[in-house]
Amino acid sequence: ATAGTPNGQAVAVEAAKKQDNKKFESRLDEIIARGYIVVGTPGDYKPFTYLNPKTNEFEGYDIDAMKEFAKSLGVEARFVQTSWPTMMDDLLANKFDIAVGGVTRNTDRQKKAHMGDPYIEFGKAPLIRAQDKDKYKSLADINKKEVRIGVNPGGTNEKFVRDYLKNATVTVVQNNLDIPGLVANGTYDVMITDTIEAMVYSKADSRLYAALTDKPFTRSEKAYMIPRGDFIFASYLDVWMDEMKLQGKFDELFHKWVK
Ligand SMILES: O=C(O)C(=O)C[C@]1(C(=O)O)C=C[C@@H](O)C=C1
Repeated sequence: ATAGTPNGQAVAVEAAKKQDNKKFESRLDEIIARGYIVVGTPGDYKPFTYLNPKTNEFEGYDIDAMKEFAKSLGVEARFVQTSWPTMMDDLLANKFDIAVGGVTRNTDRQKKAHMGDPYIEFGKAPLIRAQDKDKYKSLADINKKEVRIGVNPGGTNEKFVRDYLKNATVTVVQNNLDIPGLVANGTYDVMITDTIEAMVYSKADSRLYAALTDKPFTRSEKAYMIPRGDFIFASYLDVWMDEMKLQGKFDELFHKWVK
């Protein structure tokens, strides 16, 4: 059938309807209509995101926050795994609606996506062995050839190490969750990471010490990341976050996962 014949028209209407179904004014409406939100997270960064191998479920501060976000939308939260090197591409390829898991809010990311309002502040600091407490007290103490650093690829830890610790011996460790243990057992001397993570690991393992957490090398904030150009979805995220803050829900999450 050609266009103009009854059959041709029916085909065109069907096609238009299909397109109509797919076209929402905002991702916000699309998520509500589909009944679930897809959350992308690496699952390798405690206390924000952790894929528990025993249960095969994601856990953590940002996982709980996203369950609250989904609840506010009246939808289910579905979590999918991404990685630090691929997180941005995966978000831009529409593999999920939002990226979470201790994601640093910065201008690099804001050039390609939209970083929501911040919810927690931190800095980059060294996680070292407790016995080396007096050895590493400054960046200069770490920026030496004999200092072995294990670093997660693709995130701001690696960027910091590449920019400021050019003299140190740097090894990229594919599984971020392995690095604290490799510092504790002497394979590496230093993990450069976020103060929050360093504190969580030093509390869990007496062989480890979170150095310089009171005067970290950098200061940044964490935020949730969504595709750019969707003002309606971005505003919703901001309003939800304000409510979470005012209701003390982020404080509760801090006490549950960090303190
Ligand atoms: O990329 C970021 O924004 C992060 O803060 C994530 C990042 C990293 O920098 O590699 C931070 C700490 C964790 O140890 C793992 C991932």
